[in-house]
Amino acid sequence: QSDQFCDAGIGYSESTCGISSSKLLIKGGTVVNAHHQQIADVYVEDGIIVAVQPNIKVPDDVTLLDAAGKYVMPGDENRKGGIDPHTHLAMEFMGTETIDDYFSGQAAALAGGTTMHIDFVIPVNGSLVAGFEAYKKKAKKSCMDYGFHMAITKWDESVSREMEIMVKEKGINSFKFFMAYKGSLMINDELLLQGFERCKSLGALAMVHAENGDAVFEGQKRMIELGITGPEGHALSRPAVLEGEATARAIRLAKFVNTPLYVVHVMSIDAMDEIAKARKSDFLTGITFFMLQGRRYVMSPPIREAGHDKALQAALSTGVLQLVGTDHCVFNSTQKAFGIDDFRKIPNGVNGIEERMHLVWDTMVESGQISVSGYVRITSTECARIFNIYPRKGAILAGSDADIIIFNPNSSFEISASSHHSRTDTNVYEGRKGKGKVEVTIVGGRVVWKDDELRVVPGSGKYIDMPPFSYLFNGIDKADAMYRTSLKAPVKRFKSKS
Ligand SMILES: NC(=O)NCCC(=O)O
Ligand SMILES: [Zn+2]
Ligand SMILES: [Zn+2]
Repeated sequence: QSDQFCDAGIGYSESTCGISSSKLLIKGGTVVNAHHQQIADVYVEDGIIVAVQPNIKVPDDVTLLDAAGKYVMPGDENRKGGIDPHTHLAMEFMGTETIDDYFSGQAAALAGGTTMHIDFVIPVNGSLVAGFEAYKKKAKKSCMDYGFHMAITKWDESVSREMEIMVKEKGINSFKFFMAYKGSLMINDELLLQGFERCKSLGALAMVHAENGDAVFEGQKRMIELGITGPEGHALSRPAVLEGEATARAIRLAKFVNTPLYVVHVMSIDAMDEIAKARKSDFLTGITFFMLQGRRYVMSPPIREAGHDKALQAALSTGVLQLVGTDHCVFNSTQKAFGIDDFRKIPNGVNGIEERMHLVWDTMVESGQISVSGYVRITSTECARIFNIYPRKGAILAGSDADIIIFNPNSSFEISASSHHSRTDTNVYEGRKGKGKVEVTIVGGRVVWKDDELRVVPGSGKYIDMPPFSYLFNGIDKADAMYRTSLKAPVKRFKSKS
């Protein structure tokens, strides 16, 4: 491994770089998977978990990590650690570019116990292939594994063809459709339908940013006419009802096509209620949750008033919502100030990649809303299953990649821009304290976070291919066949009578 490439440029000194051992024994921790937990040792060789069992005997040259009294959990969805299914690193958006790139954003992730993320590729000049190549280039400095979703921002024959290339040749199995951001990323219902059909035929998951973009545009005009130009205009211009409307519409269109749907960043009771209704008859969703006001907090859909947060947490604990992503999409105060006189120009997005594992623990596990196994499920395993990389990732099992965190439930965390690892100069969770702490992060068998020190190596992260036709597609063929039969049945009866 190329430890000498450790990037001193963003505050990680050469001296902290890459102490790697090819053999590791994590001793005596409680090993947690989504459906099972046991006190056991975890033995790692050359980046792979070799054994998970009590009292493993190893030779002297093995590095020991004591995990007694602590949890040993998957780091990412595919491997073993947290997986963040929703990030935007080095993304050009709203006239600027997110301040965290594939190195700083991933370094922050590792310090917070996330060991894999899935980022959104934005097409270049309408080309998916060009977008993919551009993002592969950006990701060359990766220090942890990553995958891609692809955004679909227009529709024609070449987009349809390129979707196939993405799925069959480039390891992408999900496409995001923006129902908001009128005039830039937004698409209409016709495109949404065509896109859903194409996703279905390719076995790829359709994802939606669900807000009614036309109505948001009107809402923004309304605010400006009323003289409301400050950041409070952002949430006021795009109320929860517009999120509910678009969520309901996307769900119904996906149902019409009979293809699975993933609703990203669910921010309101309105959207969650639609999902809950739909899930009674099947389908799935994703979630990102946050709260608060002010320029730094501007994201879309907006952070809602009190009440939505608790309802979303309850939905997460009962399985209505299935996983937690961050939508990490950060801009510094100078970039946020582009909208100082007009909230419509504030680049949309907030941080979360480093904070997710701690916040979800404190909010969901410490409060008793979810079990420790449930925590692994919503931060790791469910993501691996949905994006079809389980059990290669998302569980601590012999044969899996060694992406592991050691989590101390008796320690504590405090969030501050002065100590976080993102390049942004503010943190939407500033001052937030809670119980639990990611003490060690291991990625590919390397200890990259320990004693509050990062030892990250640019270029060590790998692109993870995600194959199509995840479990979500099971039974779709049968349902389609039954539907066709049901359509033909009355015709036959009619013919036999005549
Ligand atoms: N969410 C947000 O405000 N920014 C990132 C782009 C998106 O996911 O819509
Ligand atoms: Zn979005
Ligand atoms: Zn996003």
